[in-house]
Amino acid sequence: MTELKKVQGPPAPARAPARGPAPADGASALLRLDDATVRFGGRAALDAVDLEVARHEIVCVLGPSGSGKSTLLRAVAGLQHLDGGRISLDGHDQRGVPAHRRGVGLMFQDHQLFPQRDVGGNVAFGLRVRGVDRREQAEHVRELLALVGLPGAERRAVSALSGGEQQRVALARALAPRPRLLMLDEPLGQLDRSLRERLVVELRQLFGELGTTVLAVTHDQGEAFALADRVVVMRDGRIAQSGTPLEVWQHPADAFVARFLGFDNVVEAKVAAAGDTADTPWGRLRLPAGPRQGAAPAGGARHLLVRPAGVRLADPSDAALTCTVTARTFRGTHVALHLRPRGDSPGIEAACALREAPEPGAEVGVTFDPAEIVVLGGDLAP
Ligand SMILES: Nc1ncnc2c1ncn2[C@@H]1O[C@H](COP(=O)(O)OP(=O)(O)OP(=O)(O)O)[C@@H](O)[C@H]1O
Repeated sequence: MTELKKVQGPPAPARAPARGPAPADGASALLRLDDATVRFGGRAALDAVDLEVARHEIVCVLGPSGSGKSTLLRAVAGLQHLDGGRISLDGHDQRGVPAHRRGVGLMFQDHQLFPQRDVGGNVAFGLRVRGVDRREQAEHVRELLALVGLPGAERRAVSALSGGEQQRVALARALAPRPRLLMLDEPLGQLDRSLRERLVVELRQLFGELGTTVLAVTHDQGEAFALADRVVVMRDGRIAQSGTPLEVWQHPADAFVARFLGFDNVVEAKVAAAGDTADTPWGRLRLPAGPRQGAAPAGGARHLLVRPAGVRLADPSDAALTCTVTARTFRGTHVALHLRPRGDSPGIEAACALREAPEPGAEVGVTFDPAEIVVLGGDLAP
């Protein structure tokens, strides 16, 4: 999947959303968390979280280490007791329902395949536990292995499989009991990048075909944006933002989310009462007409995000701001330029076409494209 950190635009979805983002509503929500709270010691790992996942929706939970992603999954799976609030599946409160009765499938990052069983034995595990008869088991395993791209692999030893193949077996095993909700914890975490990029596309297609409802946790933005109908960004046990990948990418809720997505050009600014300009450490910038201002008032102290693609290079004599190029980083489709303004204002990242990228040490003028500026919500102390 695309390396999202410091790229210019939103990543293309793995395929056009077949089912649409389907924002959850009470009626169609398969999973619903109300005020869900988990505390360890005095600290809330899950802090009054409200979340809905609609039937057939793929929701990816993103967030830095320790933000509560795994705790959220474990609580839904019934592996973690709630200290407050409620989790409902299909409208039924899950309080007191043990993990194996919740009808959810779990797939962890390290696969946890049974090394002593062959591929077929691993995939059939959940069916055997449920007492499905042998012929039906074999038929179902055959179908699932074909589905995950490993037709005829029943008798292979799991130890002889590559990481990507083991991943597919783990997926087939999680899908076998036809869980109403499939939960993935860092599903592709240990695989190398090119394999992850391929698998994430396949996963999305597969879930689309099966109509699987998915709640996945990852710390990899690229994975989440490529897989999800909806992305949920967590911070300190709370939901910082929830939206389609495009919404979150285009309008990060606040400075925390913007920085988490890899945007470096986030500065404090004073937005004019008219909302048309903002005073920043880089000078007065024009704002886009009718910017999305979130819930906060248009004017006043705010954070601004300037996308690297909106930082334009100019002749130093034609621009109010002059910078020195301190570094160039090749990003495949473009070059990320690191610019140091004169004085002590913060550095700026610019995205520049490969052929036009000036050398480190060059002096350049800088202007800003209002269309690439976002006035962020949230307070000024992220
Ligand atoms: N069993 C536990 N006992 C005590 N504290 C815990 C326990 N499990 C999690 N925590 C704490 O709860 C917070 C959230 O942890 P959690 O594992 O849910 O985060 P995460 O977002 O999944 O992190 P990572 O990306 O590193 O897996 C962390 O501060 C963690 O230290």
